[in-house]
Amino acid sequence: MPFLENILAPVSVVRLIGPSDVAIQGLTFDSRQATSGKAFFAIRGVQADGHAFIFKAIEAGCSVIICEILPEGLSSQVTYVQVNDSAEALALMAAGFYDHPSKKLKLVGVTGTNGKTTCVTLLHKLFRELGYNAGMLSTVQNQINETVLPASHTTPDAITLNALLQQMVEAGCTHCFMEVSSHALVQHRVTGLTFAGGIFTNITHDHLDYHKTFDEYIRAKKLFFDMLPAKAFALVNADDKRGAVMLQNTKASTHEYALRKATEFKARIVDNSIQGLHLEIDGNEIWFKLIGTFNAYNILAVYGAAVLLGEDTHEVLTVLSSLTSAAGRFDYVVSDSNITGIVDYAHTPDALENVLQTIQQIRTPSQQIITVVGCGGNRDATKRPIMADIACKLSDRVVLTSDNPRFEDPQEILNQMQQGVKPVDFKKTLSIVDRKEAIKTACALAERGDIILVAGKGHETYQEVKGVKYDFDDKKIVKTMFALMGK
Ligand SMILES: CC(=O)N[C@H]1[C@@H](OP(=O)(O)OP(=O)(O)OC[C@H]2O[C@@H](n3ccc(=O)[nH]c3=O)[C@H](O)[C@@H]2O)O[C@H](CO)[C@@H](O)[C@@H]1O[C@H](C)C(=O)N[C@@H](C)C(=O)N[C@H](CCC(=O)O)C(=O)O
Ligand SMILES: Nc1ncnc2c1ncn2[C@@H]1O[C@H](COP(=O)(O)OP(=O)(O)OP(=O)(O)O)[C@@H](O)[C@H]1O
Ligand SMILES: N[C@H](CCC[C@H](N)C(=O)O)C(=O)O
Ligand SMILES: [Mg+2]
Repeated sequence: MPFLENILAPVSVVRLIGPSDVAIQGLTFDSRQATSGKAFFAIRGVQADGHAFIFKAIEAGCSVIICEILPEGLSSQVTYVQVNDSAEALALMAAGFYDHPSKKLKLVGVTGTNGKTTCVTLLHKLFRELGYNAGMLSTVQNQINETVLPASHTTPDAITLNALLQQMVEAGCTHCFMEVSSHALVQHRVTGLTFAGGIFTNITHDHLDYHKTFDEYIRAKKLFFDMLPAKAFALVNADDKRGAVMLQNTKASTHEYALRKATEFKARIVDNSIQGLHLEIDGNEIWFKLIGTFNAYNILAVYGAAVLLGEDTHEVLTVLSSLTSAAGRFDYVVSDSNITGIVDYAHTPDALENVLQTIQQIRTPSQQIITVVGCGGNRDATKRPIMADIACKLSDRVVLTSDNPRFEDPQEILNQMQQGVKPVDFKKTLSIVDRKEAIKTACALAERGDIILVAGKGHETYQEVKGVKYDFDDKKIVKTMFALMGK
């Protein structure tokens, strides 16, 4: 059990009141989790200010308080550490508390608007196949070798994160592949970690509810490359115009991948069909099971990272060619009457456009595309009309519906989506609030050979309404509807 003075060193302390040789039994930033002997971090959040809960934390037995503003009426039983940024202090001290597990692994982070889960899942599967013990932290799930642990965030909070990395070290893992979200970067969830490499996939419209402007969103992503150490690699998509921006101030060695530009890691698409991708990489022609141009980028990112981690190019390509994508990413079923139902986690304008363009490329002229799509509540509202417009532009029929309404009125979200539907597309568009009914309608509309895309929820097995998660699984519903309708 570490003492406060052992883990305080990297933190710039404004004022220390009380002894520093106190044993710390645990860390928490939530007074509801506070117990005897823990250190409580008062963090200013979006909904609340943790400083309001300092007294509750002390009542629950916390003996150390880390805060930005000292409370009135200090207790002589407690050590107070005043800092400039409690979230930063939390991350630095969490790394120390768990004895710096990120230094004992090759930790690779992936950031970008789309493709993070796909890349970390492929990297994890690849390194497992190559014989390594490896961990993964992703939106879908966390993994220590083959042991699956549930994930509540794309990037966990600094305490959970360091605890998971420590468990990976104890399980003998040599590598960990993790998603680094823009929220995590701004909130210091990954501060104090030692990365062996960082990957940038792309940056397009999302999360403007949180970051306010696109420039702020870019700045958040760039924080990741600015924090990489000199020994690490920074690998970016050079076809994205922000790829170069990410590399501007990094100390890490810089590397690029691309389909269009001439770069260190480069591929050419020979063929792109529902069977997969046929790529030429470094003079090798290879078939991959993954579908769509966007996955050619993901394959290149994973290939580049594996090579930069010292793996053999041929071995990497051989294993990669056998891998399938993460759950809920271009996940499809084909009915008895040859209707294809695709479930995909496209929940941003760019992802939706990419997945629909891929479907356009692989369909024959007689196959209709029927898209079912909604947008999440209490998240970026500006993407709603844009996503509806993209769905209409690239589909023959569209059923607008709900995603996770959370605490918003689902009809209001639908109204906002409808604002993006152009008059010319009114005839092809339906709006059905109930997602199950919407999927049922799409299945009823589908004729032999047609393609249904159910976008936005991918792997999710629930629908979140007013704080309650109800069972809901797009893929299961599509299958059930095909069976019920005898399609
Ligand atoms: C907007 C956002 O990111 N919020 C995250 C943030 O919470 P917050 O700042 O809103 O917390 P708050 O409710 O204002 O409370 C402030 C402080 O008071 C404390 N508190 C509060 C109440 C109380 O009784 N006692 C108490 O001590 C809280 O523990 C907190 O420390 O910090 C929390 C702890 O790390 C996160 O759980 C929480 O994620 C919320 C649930 C969330 O939905 N986040 C999403 C948007 C998110 O992070 N998404 C990204 C993925 C994005 C992508 O797709 O790229 C992710 O990495 O998952
Ligand atoms: N490289 C890519 N470029 C653009 N779109 C992509 C790319 N990879 C995947 N997509 C699309 O984005 C969707 C989400 O992919 P993925 O889950 O890998 O992204 P993510 O970055 O992890 O998303 P999140 O921010 O929700 O964690 C996929 O279902 C697909 O439609
Ligand atoms: N990681 C994404 C998840 C979006 C998934 C979508 N189904 C929704 O609920 O909006 C986010 O936090 O924006
Ligand atoms: Mg993800």
